[in-house]
Amino acid sequence: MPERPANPDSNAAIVTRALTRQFAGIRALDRLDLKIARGRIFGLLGPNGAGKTTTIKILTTLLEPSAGSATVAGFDVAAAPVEVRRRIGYVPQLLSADGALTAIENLKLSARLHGLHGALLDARVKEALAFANLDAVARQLVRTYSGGMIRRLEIAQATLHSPELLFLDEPTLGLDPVARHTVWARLEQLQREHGVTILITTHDMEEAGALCDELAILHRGRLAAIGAPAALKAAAGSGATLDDVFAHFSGAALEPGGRYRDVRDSRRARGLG
Ligand SMILES: Nc1ncnc2c1ncn2[C@@H]1O[C@H](COP(=O)(O)OP(=O)(O)OP(=O)(O)O)[C@@H](O)[C@H]1O
Repeated sequence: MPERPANPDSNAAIVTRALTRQFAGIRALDRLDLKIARGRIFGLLGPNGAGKTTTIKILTTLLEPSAGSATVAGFDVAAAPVEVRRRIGYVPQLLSADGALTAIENLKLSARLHGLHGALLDARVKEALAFANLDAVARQLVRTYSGGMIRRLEIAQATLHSPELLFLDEPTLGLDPVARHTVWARLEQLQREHGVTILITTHDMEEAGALCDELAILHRGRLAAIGAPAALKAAAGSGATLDDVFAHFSGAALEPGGRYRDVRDSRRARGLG
């Protein structure tokens, strides 16, 4: 196992320095500086197009930065992507579980992709089913599951290899309130019992306030604000809500319209939403 490079930010799970991503004609991320302490649940907020998914894609090594740098679990995402990948789990915005397989089959597939095999694989899959509270339906096809059950399965799939960090892009999009709370409970359990650092993106201010220890608001690829939910609200003035904070720093009201529907439709289009 390679040594973690000596790092003045060794208590940080994620550090970005002037992180920048340029697409043709669009600067999706513009000199982002972030430091996220280990063991936190961190929320990345911002209006559509602010750069949240781009940030997650760079931190999970799916996309290269155009300039600047980022370390995850002490490893540089550009110089040591394999070391980063070993230490992270990722639950993307679109469905990652296969509806034509059972929960056990999905979990075994993910476990093999993470390099697990034999007795350890069987033990981890068993633990994962219990963690996701899916024991009773483990042999049913995932396409028969509710959205909340699928999300819990996807989180279990992404944590089979005991990652230090877990990234989730809009983990509760389209879920009903009960399902949302069960997903939050699973994430809090990972933080509490396993010390996992969790980074989520969300448009849901209730989720941001209830689940996250710290929040960053992005606006046009730049960091507009960062802090604990209570501190951000206090700085915005007495009686301010996170919606007020969001509207102030993102320069726009929440956009609960088309984009939510687009994503929900695209989840359904793949047969599982
Ligand atoms: N592959 C790509 N090619 C060109 N432009 C892109 C690409 N990916 C993202 N962008 C652009 O970069 C900007 C940031 O996109 P990103 O998906 O990171 O935003 P976001 O904050 O995640 O938005 P949303 O809340 O809608 O998911 C947007 O203007 C987007 O159109």
